[in-house]
Amino acid sequence: MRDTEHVSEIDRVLKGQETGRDELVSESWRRCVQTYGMDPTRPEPAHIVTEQQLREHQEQSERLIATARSGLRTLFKQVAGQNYVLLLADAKGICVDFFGDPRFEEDLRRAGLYLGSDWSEDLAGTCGVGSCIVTGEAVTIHQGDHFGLSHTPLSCTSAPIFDTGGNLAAVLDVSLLRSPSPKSTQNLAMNLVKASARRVEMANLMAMTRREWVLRFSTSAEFLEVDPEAAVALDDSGHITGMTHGALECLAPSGAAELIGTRIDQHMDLNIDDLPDLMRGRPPEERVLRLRDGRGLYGHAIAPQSARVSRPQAIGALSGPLRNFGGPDPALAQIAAKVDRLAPTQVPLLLVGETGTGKEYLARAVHVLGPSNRAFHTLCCSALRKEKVDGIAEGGAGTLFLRGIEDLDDEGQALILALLETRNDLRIIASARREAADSGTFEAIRPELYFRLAGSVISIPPLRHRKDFDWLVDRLLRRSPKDVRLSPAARAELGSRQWPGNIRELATALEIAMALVEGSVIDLPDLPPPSGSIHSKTDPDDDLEALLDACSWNMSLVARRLGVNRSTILRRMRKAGLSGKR
Ligand SMILES: Nc1ncnc2c1ncn2[C@@H]1O[C@H](COP(=O)(O)OP(=O)(O)OP(=O)(O)O)[C@@H](O)[C@H]1O
Repeated sequence: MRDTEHVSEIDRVLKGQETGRDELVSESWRRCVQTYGMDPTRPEPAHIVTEQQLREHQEQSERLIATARSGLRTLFKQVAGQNYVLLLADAKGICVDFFGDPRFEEDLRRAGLYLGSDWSEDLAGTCGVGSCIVTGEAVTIHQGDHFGLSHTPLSCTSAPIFDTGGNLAAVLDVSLLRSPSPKSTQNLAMNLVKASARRVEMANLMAMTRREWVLRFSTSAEFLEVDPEAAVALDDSGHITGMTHGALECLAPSGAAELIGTRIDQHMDLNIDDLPDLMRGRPPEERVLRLRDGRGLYGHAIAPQSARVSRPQAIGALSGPLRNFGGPDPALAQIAAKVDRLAPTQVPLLLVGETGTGKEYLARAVHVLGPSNRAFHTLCCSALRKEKVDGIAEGGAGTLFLRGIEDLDDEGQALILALLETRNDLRIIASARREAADSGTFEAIRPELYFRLAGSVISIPPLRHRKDFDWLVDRLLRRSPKDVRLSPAARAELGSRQWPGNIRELATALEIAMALVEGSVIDLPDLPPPSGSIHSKTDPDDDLEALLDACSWNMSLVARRLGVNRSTILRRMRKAGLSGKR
């Protein structure tokens, strides 16, 4: 474009005529003339601040520059060989870090693509960094989009970097001294620079909020852990204390601008106690977040780092994935505290409990508490295949979960022993069903294997013995996108059932009820019928004391749970030498 054409186009834009320029550019031109008093015909040399001023700007942005540097280096590699120059400017537009080809140093310096150059719009006119700062948006200012004639050969693509409070902190820019004519040639540069800015914000948020929960989001399960779109930091009460800029788009796309200080449950069906469920222990596709406007996102929670080393006793005070292992029940709290202490060790754990009591859930929690980025391998002992064991033998270090060791036959035992001989970098967690442990099935397991699996044996109580039944019900109800409650009658009915399938059966029953309920209150007709007992125990008195304990020695409740009448309970109590209320 010739200089006279450029100046006359600016003139026409100022007179309100349509010239085909992007509106963002036309607006910036108007600001340059009407607000900053600039003249496009007057050549503006590059503005470079003094060394002392540059040092001051660098110090102010030190932390962010340190975080952004590795992102900048990666981006530079991505555009290597294409003559791009990379700039990091602070919020005032001063270039505080720079990557460029040293062969073109003199040209770059003359063009202002250099450390210390000032690209604020009121000084440099319409330009990538300056317009990005004014609009807060990613922009490409391509050739004749620039206001000043000295800049019109350049093509600059810039994206804003926001700090954790949502304030513009810096601008990442890729520029070319010479570029092809169509602006669309810079679309790829735009995508790269936006993605880099997003990653710098993410790294900055992680570095600044180590003592808080961080919840990351993605619209795709595959990218959730490797390249999430946005994140927020949350304090103990679930208030948002920090964010990446993308969180606004994810949580408030219609422009309800303020996220900081709001509670996460205002935006989605989630509260702080649910975060441990969104940690790495569960597959990403199961970690769905329901937003208040009905949209779904995948979520990945990262526990506060300092809290992991503390050893609190009360279950509610435990951090990370164990926090939701149980509610108000001293027996569960004791288990969680023990597991919390054993988690950082290599002691093999044997989790014993009836089906559906949460053995695998607990194993995954232990895995998440261990070193990050490790595999969770599962071997189902009842259908053990050599190829599967071989796959694990060749796989990465991590946790090996052996489900149902009572089902191991001789061949399976030999395979596992051989695996354990060759791999000492696997944390072993095994599970066994309660009935198997009681009936002495373990005796069929060779001692040299049994003692390698049963370092610490942890017994998980069946649901009917748990005192936190209501807590668990509420927790499972919260998994639904619907806002539903239980009527008192439905809650009492569920509380009186025996639940041979334990938490798994309860979760399914609630899922059915949530699907069937028409309004927001689940009542008796919405509940599926009880499944009946699948283990007819040979001696029901075995469990009686624990069951009485769980029901606060209310004999009618115990009778309902066992499906017998109250006099049967009294008779059994006498037989077992149990009497009166404790
Ligand atoms: N504390 C909990 N909070 C919410 N859901 C839970 C909890 N514990 C277990 N569950 C859910 O209950 C179901 C059964 O849990 P899990 O698979 O861990 O049981 P299990 O004891 O390993 O069963 P099995 O012996 O039959 O393999 C799962 O859907 C799990 O997500």
